[in-house]
Amino acid sequence: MPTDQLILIVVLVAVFLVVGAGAAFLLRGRKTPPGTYTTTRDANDPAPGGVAVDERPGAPAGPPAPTADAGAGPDTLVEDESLGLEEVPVEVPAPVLGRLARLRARLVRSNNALGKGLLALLSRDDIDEDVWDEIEETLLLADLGTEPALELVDALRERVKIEGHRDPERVRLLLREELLKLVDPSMDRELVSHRQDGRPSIVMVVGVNGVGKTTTIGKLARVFVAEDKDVLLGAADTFRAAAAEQLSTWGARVGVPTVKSDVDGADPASVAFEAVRAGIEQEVDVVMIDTAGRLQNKVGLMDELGKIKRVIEKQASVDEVLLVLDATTGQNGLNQARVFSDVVKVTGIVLTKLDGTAKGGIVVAIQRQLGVPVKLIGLGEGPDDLAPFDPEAFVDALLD
Ligand SMILES: Nc1nc2c(ncn2[C@@H]2O[C@H](COP(=O)(O)OP(=O)(O)OP(=O)(O)O)[C@@H](O)[C@H]2O)c(=O)[nH]1
Repeated sequence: MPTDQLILIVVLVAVFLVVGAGAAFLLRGRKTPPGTYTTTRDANDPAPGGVAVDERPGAPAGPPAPTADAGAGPDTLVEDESLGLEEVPVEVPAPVLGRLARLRARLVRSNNALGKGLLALLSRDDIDEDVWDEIEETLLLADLGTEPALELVDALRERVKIEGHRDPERVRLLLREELLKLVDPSMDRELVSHRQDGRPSIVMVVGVNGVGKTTTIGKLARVFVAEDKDVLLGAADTFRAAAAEQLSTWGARVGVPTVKSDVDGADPASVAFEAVRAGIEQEVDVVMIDTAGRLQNKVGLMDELGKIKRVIEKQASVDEVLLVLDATTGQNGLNQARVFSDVVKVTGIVLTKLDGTAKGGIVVAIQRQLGVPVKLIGLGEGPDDLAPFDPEAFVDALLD
C-alpha cells in the first residue's frame, strides 16, 4: 500500500476514535427524573449576589446543581462526582392528588364528635326545643361562629319540618347539604403558582408566632416540586436565628434553593427583594417568602410586613398572601385574620393543626368574616401532611 494511503487510513481511524470518545462523554450524563430541581439558570444569566445567599442544595453558587438518578425513589442519593460535590439526599414528595383522602382519617378522628353528635341529635324521634338548643351548642363548640350556627339551625328546622326526619340516611344527606352550603364550594381556592407575564408567581406567607408558617412553606415547596415546578424560597424571617436554617433544610430535602441573609437581624424587606430578584433571574415558577411571626397588635411589626410587600412589589406583584392560622386557637384566629388582612391583602388561609382539634367549624367562621377562602389545611407534622382544601371531602369527613 502506498505511504500516502496508509497515512490517510491512520488519520481516518484517529478521527473516528476522537469523535466516538467525545460522543460517549456527552451521552454519559444521567437523565433527571421529573420533579427534581436542577437549575433554572441560563448559561448567560448573572450569578446571584447582594446581601442574600443563594443556597442551592448540594452545590455552591455558580456551578450547575447535581442531578439525581432516573427512577429515583424516596431518599435517593444525588451525586455528581465530576463536580467533586458531597452526596445530598433528595426526597421525592408524595403526589398531591388524593391527599385529603389519605389524610381523611385524621380529620375524622379529631372532628367526628361534631358530625356524629349532630346526626344523633337529628335522628331522635322527638326533636324538641332542648334538642335544637343542643344542636346549636354542638355547632358553637366546633367554632362555627354564632351567625352561621343560627343559620344552620334555622335551615335544619325548616327542612325537618317539611321533609320529616329519623331515616338516618336522609338526615345525613340534608345535614351534608346544609353544611356544604356554609363551607361554600363556589369560592376560588386555586393557588396562583405559575409563571405569568414572564415572571414567577410570588407567594408571601404571614401569621403570628408558631402557627406553622415555615413548616407550611416547606410542605408547599414539596407540593410544587411534585407538580414539577421550579421553586425558590426567601427567608425573610430574620428575627429568629434558626428560622432561615429551618427553611433551607426544608428546601434542601427536595432540592429547592433558599435565599437568606448571612447577616444576623438583616432587613427582612431586603432579603425578600433579593429572593424575588433571584427568582426572576433564575426563571423559576414560584418564589415563596417566609416572614417572621408577629402579633397582630404590634404596630411596628405590622408596618414592617406592609413594607416587605411594598419592597417586593418594586419588582413583581405579590400573587398570593397566605395567612397561616392555627386551628386550635379557635376564634382568636379571627381577630388575627382581620388585622393581617388590613395590612397585607390576604388572598388565602392555610389552616394548620386541624389534626389536633375538634373545632373544624372555624373554616366557616373565617371565610364568612373575611370573605377569603381556606385554600390549604395542615393535618400533621409530617412533610406531606398538607392538603388542598376540598369542601366536599371536608364535610364528608365531618359526617363520617
Ligand atoms: N399537628 C400539627 N402540627 C403542625 C402543623 N403545622 C405545623 N405544625 C407544627 O407547629 C410547630 C410550629 O411550626 P413552625 O413552622 O415553626 O411555625 P412558624 O409559624 O414558622 O413559627 P415562627 O417562625 O416562630 O413564627 C412545629 O412544631 C410544626 O411541626 C399541622 O398541620 N399539624
